[in-house]
Amino acid sequence: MTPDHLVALLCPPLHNPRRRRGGNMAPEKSATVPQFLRGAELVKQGAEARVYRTQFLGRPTIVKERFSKRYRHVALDEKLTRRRTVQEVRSILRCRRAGIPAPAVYFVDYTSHCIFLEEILRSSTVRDHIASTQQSASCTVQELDRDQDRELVQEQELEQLAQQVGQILAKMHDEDVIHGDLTTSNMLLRRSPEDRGSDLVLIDFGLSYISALPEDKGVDLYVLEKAFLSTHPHTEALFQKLLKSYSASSKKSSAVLKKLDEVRLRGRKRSMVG
Ligand SMILES: Nc1ncnc2c1ncn2[C@@H]1O[C@H](COP(=O)(O)OP(=O)(O)OP(=O)(O)O)[C@@H](O)[C@H]1O
Repeated sequence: MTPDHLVALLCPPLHNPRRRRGGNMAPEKSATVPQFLRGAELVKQGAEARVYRTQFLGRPTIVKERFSKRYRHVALDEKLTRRRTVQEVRSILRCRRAGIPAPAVYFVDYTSHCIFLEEILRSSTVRDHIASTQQSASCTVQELDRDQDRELVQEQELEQLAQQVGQILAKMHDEDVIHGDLTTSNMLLRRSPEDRGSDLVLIDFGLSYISALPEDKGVDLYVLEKAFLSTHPHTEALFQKLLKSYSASSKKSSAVLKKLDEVRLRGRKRSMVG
């Protein structure tokens, strides 16, 4: 990001060019790309947001830009987009205050709905990590005894990871933060600089909110369970390890796990009825 980009960001024009005079539909997606993001590397184009990699005040930065939806009324769109941005920032800050690993928030621009986040370097998603571990384990299944040892080590590593996830989610729920979109893609595994270990960082709090209700926490875990088991086949035992660790780490786990059982039952009934 150049100084010109920073000026454009910090001193946006008084007239908001994103709003069409007289019209109430939001403008085209392409018209909304803020000037300061031109030249930034597009990491991901999602349905709700674009994620860019750039530099901000000399630091490696991820910018999450929530764009307008053309089909929504402009005022409603503005309100919803702003609310999601506020929620995401609020939950990240709440997590970080409680020592739950989430990227630092460097800057928020509510005009363009951009959140500037610390880029988690040397990281990969938990999804990719589990998938590659499972793949390498299955490749070696017909090989020698030493490969069986390796497989055991990999299994233990995955169990440790599941325990780590359980602990972090317990801590997050004890802070009454509901993530709203728990998947293994929304957890990053950051390797230490000397490659001596790794720690977990939670990302993508766009659907998060604050709630003390065991029901909301149970649903949060249910969303993760569904995503986990469908993304990573044959991991039922691993997911149980995650829940066990959640249960051991959270002060309020019994009510939450009871709700999780109820939500599962409701889910099963719904799929039986069709
Ligand atoms: N702080 C970060 N540091 C490093 N990479 C990040 C960071 N935030 C996001 N990413 C990368 O960008 C991808 C998309 O980010 P994120 O999940 O926040 O966006 P999204 O559009 O809301 O995604 P989804 O549509 O899956 O909900 C992540 O999977 C990750 O690879």
